[in-house]
Order: sequence, then C-alpha cells, then structure tokens
Amino acid sequence: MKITKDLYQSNLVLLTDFYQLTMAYAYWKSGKGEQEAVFNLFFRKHPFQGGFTLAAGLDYVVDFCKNFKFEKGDLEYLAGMKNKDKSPVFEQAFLEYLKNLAFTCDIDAVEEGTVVFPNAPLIRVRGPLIQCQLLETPLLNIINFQTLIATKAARINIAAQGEPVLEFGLRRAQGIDGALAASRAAYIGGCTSTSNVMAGKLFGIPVAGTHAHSWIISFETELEAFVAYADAFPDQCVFLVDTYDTLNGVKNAIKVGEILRSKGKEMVGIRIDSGDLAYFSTKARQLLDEAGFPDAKIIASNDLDEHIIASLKSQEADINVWGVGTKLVTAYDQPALGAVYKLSAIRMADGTWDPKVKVSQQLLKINIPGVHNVKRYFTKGKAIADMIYLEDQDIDPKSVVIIDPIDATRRKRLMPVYYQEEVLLKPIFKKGEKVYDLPTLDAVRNRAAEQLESLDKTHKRLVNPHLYPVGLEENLHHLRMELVLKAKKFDNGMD
Ligand SMILES: Nc1ncnc2c1ncn2[C@@H]1O[C@H](COP(=O)(O)OP(=O)(O)OP(=O)(O)O)[C@@H](O)[C@H]1O
Ligand SMILES: O=P(O)(O)OC[C@H]1O[C@H](OP(=O)(O)OP(=O)(O)O)[C@H](O)[C@@H]1O
Ligand SMILES: O=C(O)c1cccnc1
Ligand SMILES: [Mg+2]
Repeated sequence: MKITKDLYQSNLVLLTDFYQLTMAYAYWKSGKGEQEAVFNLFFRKHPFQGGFTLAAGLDYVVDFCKNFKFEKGDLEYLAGMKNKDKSPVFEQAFLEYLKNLAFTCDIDAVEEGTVVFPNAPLIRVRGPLIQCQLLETPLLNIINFQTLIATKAARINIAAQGEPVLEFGLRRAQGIDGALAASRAAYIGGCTSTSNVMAGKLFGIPVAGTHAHSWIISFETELEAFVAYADAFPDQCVFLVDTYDTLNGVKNAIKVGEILRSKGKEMVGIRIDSGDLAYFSTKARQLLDEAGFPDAKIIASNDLDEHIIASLKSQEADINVWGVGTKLVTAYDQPALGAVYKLSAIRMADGTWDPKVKVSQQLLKINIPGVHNVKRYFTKGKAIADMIYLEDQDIDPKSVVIIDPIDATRRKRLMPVYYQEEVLLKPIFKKGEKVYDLPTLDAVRNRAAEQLESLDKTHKRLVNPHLYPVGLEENLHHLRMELVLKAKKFDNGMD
C-alpha cells in the first residue's frame, strides 16, 4: 500500500519530531552521523490489561522507508527555520547532506499479524545513527497505533466467538488517517468489513453497512421506510428496528420480509441499536422464528466493546453479527500502546559492538542491550515461550534457559530438540534495499488468525490472562546485568 503517494501526494520525511532533526544536525556536526547503531522498537506492557498484542503497521513502515528522501520543498522549509537571533537552525552544508541522504539501513521486523509480547523487539533498525534517529518518531507513530487497534479488534473478535464483527468507526475515529489506519488494523484483527468506503478503496477491505435512523424518520411511518428500502436493496435488506418501538419494528420487518419473499427475495436481517440488547434480541429472535424467518440475522450495535459482547454472550443474547465503532477505532479504554524505540548497540572504531543500556530505577524500564533477535518455540503448533537472544551468540540447543527480564528468579528451561522454532525478526531491508515481499492484507489477516490460534486460550482471556513466558537467553541476561551494575557503579542502586 502506497500511503504516501495515495494519501499525501508526497513522502513523509518531515513527519518526525523536531528534536530528531536537531539531533541529526548535531550528530552530523560532531562527526558521529555515520556511526553504525542498532535501535529496537518494543512495548513494555500489553494494552487493555490483556495477555497478547497483535503487531500491525509494517506495510506503512516499508512504504515510509522506501520514500525516505528529503526533497526540495522539505529542504526549503528546513532552510527557513530560524533561531531566536534570526540565524538559520540548520547550516547549508547540513541541508546539502540531507539532500544527498539515501536510505541505507537494515530493518528486521516481525511480520504483520504476529502475536507479540512485552520487551521483545517488533522492529530492529541498524544503520547510520542519523538515519536510525530520524526513523524513531514515524515508526513509533505507525506501529503504536495500528498494533493497538489490531489488538483491540482481536479482543473484540475473540469475544464474538467467530461471529462477524462489522467495523463502524469512521465517524468517531481520531481524524482521517486515524480512521483509515484503524479500519486497516481492525481488519487484520479479524473484523469482517468496514463502513469506511475509502478504506475499502485503498486497502481492499470489504465494505458493508445497513441504514440509519434518519432513513426511517424521513418517512411518515417505519413500515413505509422499510418498504422503500427493500425496493432499493431487495438483496441486502437489514432493517433498523429500534427507531420507535423495537418489537413493533421487528413485526414491520417481518411484514416487509414477507413482501420480499413473495418476490423471490429474502431479507438479510434486522439491526437493534438501543435498549437491552439481550432482551430485545431474544424477543426479536422468537418473533422472526415464529414468522418463518429463522435465517434472518440479528445485528447489534451501540457502544459495544469486548466486555459488553462477552456479557451479552453470557446472557445468551440472540445476536449473530456485531457492529462496533467508537470503542474499537479509538481504543477507548487505552488510547496508546506506549511502544518505545531505544538504542541498544553502537559500533566502535575497532569494529566491535558496544552494547548499551539506559539505566532506570525500575528494571522494567531498562532496555535489552546488544544486537538481539527473538525466537519462538512451539510444541504441537502451540507457542510455548519466546527467547530474546544475542544474534552472534552460540546457544547450546539441548539446554536453553530463559530468564524473566523483570524478575531474574523466574526462569524456564526449554528442551528445543523437541520443539519447532521460528525466528521472529525477519529481514525487511538490507542496506536500504527491500528484501521482503509484502503480503496482501488478506494474507496478513490470515496470519493473525493462525497466530492467535497458536496461542493458548489462557493467554487470550479478556481479564487476568495467564502470562506468556518471554525471557532473555542466559548470556544476554548476564550482559544486561553487568551493564546495569557498571552504569550504577555498584553502590547507588538503592538510592
Ligand atoms: N443486556 C445488556 N448487557 C450489558 N450491556 C448492555 C446490554 N444491553 C445493552 N447494553 C449496553 O449498555 C449501553 C446502553 O447505552 P445507553 O445507556 O446509551 O442506552 P441506549 O439504550 O443506547 O439509549 P438510547 O436509546 O438513548 O440510545 C450500551 O453500551 C449497550 O451496548
Ligand atoms: O456505537 P458505535 O460502536 O460507535 O457504533 C456505531 C454507531 O454509530 C451509529 O449511531 P450514532 O452513534 O452515530 O448515533 P446514535 O448513538 O444516536 O444511534 C450506529 O447506529 C451505531 O450505534
Ligand atoms: O452501516 C451501518 O449500520 C453503520 C455505519 C456506521 C455507523 N453505524 C452504523
Ligand atoms: Mg451512539
């Protein structure tokens, strides 16, 4: 998908925080700009108090990197930026440098639709410091949001237990790209369609919908409105029944359903958008069944989320299709994922890597150093643990121990000889050249479904999920501890 071309008619190289450009300038001036570095994008805690996160957004990242170029207009804008004393912020030679800057990084990333866990990288960027730094903000912007919404959608779809979830969020989404990116991510997370026609056009997502109360109240009576709708859409009739009196609305839908049937057509169903959805759906089901419409679907909407859907399921509501808008596309209960992008290694003059940690009072906030990757172990198709390991470390496959990054007393011994394994970070760009074929959106959606299937149901519980084990390989754990102790100079760790 070419977001830059289709949506913005330009590249997005200035879609970054100003401080990335000022740092880039200072790196350049200090001669460090080309020093090779490694940064990792990861999050520290699952959103929505859940037990899994579904990665999304890589397609946009690839598009962003392919179009990473400072063009004339971008440089003119930067040239016009002035300090308080009216001197230019960026000297001309630096703007020349930006003009000639070509994207040359290596990017390794988990594929879209992969289930991911805290602390393990979703994206690893390796390349000249300046380029790595300039990628921080756009990569976080893209991945944070789409991953958040794909995860929310997956939770909603889990609650719906395989029944279709129609995404209705456009009117409440966070602006234009918030809406489009949310529709895309919601589809990856398992939604069956979007109401957003432009998302349909841009991404090939199936577009679907019913009609609004305005249609009904524009007529003298509800029955007239249903008849006129059936006339326009004899093959796709879903009647919104709750404008005046829901059960009377169902009776009117049945009347029009019978008219349609006399013409050899079949109504698709009804939609209920207010009131007690358990009560009205059960009553509506009885009326439809008694009238000979057992196949008519009952669609419910109205501020739904995974918790209300799960509650309606437990109340045995007779709902077959779920329309979900606001709470999905705005990630209502947690508006940001909180993924970060941290430097983990820098290449020294002698060619060796210098692993880096940013020390914090909380172990949770201390990043994982070095050039690392993630391996997932499976037994009988089920994911059992993820190991974060140093890429150049020899690991004895017969005895793998992973250590919890927050609590080193929590360890798990793995016997990989009995397992299948998958390295999660896949090469996407090598020296700036794309080496990865982007899958279609449908393939990403299928991967998400398979990945969720590979996860034990205890991790997919909506509340108080069982923690999936993610640990550091022993050597990486020791390296991290060593660096932390060194940085804290041993004695002030308890200030
Ligand atoms: N049986 C139910 N169990 C749990 N939650 C429900 C049930 N029925 C509906 N809900 C949810 O309760 C909330 C009801 O919203 P609200 O108080 O706005 O009432 P309403 O029926 O939508 O009123 P209005 O007619 O003004 O739209 C919605 O989020 C809806 O999804
Ligand atoms: O409730 P959501 O999950 O956001 O789903 C979309 C909602 O948008 C429409 O009504 P709208 O909210 O615009 O008006 P209403 O609440 O007055 O029906 C529709 O009838 C749904 O209720
Ligand atoms: O098609 C629908 O029923 C629909 C679309 C947008 C928002 N609410 C409902
Ligand atoms: Mg509403």
